[in-house]
Amino acid sequence: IKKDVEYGQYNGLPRQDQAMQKWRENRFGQFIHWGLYAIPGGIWEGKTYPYASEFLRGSAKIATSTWDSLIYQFDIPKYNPKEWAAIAKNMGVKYVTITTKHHEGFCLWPSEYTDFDIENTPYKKDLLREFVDAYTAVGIDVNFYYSVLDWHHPDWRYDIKSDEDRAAFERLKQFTKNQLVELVTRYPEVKGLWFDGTWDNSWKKSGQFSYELEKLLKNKRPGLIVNSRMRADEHGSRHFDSNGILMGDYESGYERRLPNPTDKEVLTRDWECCMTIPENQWGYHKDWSISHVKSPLELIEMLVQCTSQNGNFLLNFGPMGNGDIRPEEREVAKEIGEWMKVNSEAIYGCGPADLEKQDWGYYTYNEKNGKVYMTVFNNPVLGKYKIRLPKSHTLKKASLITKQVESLEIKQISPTDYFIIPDKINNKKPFVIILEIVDRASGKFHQK
Ligand SMILES: C[C@@H]1N[C@@H](c2cn(-c3ccccc3)nn2)[C@H](O)[C@@H]1O
Repeated sequence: IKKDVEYGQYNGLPRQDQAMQKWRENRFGQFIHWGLYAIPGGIWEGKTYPYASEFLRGSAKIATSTWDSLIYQFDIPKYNPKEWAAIAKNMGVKYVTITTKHHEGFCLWPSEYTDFDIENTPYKKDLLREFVDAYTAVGIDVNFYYSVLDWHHPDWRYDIKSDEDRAAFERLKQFTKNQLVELVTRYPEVKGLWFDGTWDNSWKKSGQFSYELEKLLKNKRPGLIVNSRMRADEHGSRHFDSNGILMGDYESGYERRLPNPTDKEVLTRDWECCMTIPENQWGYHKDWSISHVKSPLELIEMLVQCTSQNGNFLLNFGPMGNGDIRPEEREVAKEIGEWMKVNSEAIYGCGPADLEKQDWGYYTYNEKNGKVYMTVFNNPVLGKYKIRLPKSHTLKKASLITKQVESLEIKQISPTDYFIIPDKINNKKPFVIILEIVDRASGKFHQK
């Protein structure tokens, strides 16, 4: 039965406007976590803390005043947003999401509403403006991450248990609204807002406020895209309202995890997975030896899986306290970029193919050209790749994305099953085969 929800979802999803289509076609984005936490980089008074570096303040039980004085060390001599943008461009990302303010409350832009911002660092300049200009110049869409949770702000409350709490949190909400209006006004290039730090009861009790804030921001910036994590409805239900309808414009619950590769439920909506290269470090951590560090191949497989299930993949980078990009991240960007140079046709503008998943890898599909892409991660011992189609479909052609003029050998082995028999299998890297599948009933290419 439908519950009475006044402050739940109000956009018709999935959005099909130009801005959202571009967001969807982008598929691959770069996340950037940069703030004061990048200065200590997970190490405090000579002790390495293995937890996420952006939580060092709590992990090392550092007094807020001590932590906040890191602002005087934020001189970022190596900050070079043009180089950052070039690295991102070469990696093959189409969008970027940067932390304008993380839980620590430090703002990368000169905010009218706080002194705890870039203006009061030795750097002084509007770092965010330089960043937006550099990424926009190379054609990468810019989105802003914003943490509602703000450890620095005196009016932050985890819950509302008294009139004093209520009065303080009202001030915090006004501050939040002011900062967000400031961000979408000062930087009109911004395409989307990525809200975080919205799990506490205080915010879960602010459903009407977050509903009206989403409407206000979308009025100020037509086409603006917000993640589901922004909202709670008036019953405290987050991401999905109390009637189970997704809030915001895409689902953003996949943090450091992906759906099951055969999960069909996620195909019904837009969603994004955000992912760290180490096991769990968003901000810069000096010592990456303390956990598993994902290889470019692991990360490419995640990108392809997300695309195959109608999701975007947002890969995180944590710039160093001095503004440089660490060598390990440069290497990851380079190797992913080399793969994307050859195979990005299977990613950009692609989505699910609605074909039965096989062990060799993932299908993606581009409805504009009707092509189905198979990205192979697992070479079968059989030496042949199995394809299963609906009875009314025929596999007309298979060719390597790198040699589209040559057809690979196809053998139909049943009304629905085919083998693709490559002349040799010695691939050390994931590779893409393009399929041309005709639906005999319509005579057209396979339609999803
Ligand atoms: C996108 C990611 N979300 C932030 C985060 C994660 N968490 C968290 C806190 C407790 C348990 C699990 C996750 N709190 N904040 C991380 O710091 C990063 O910004």
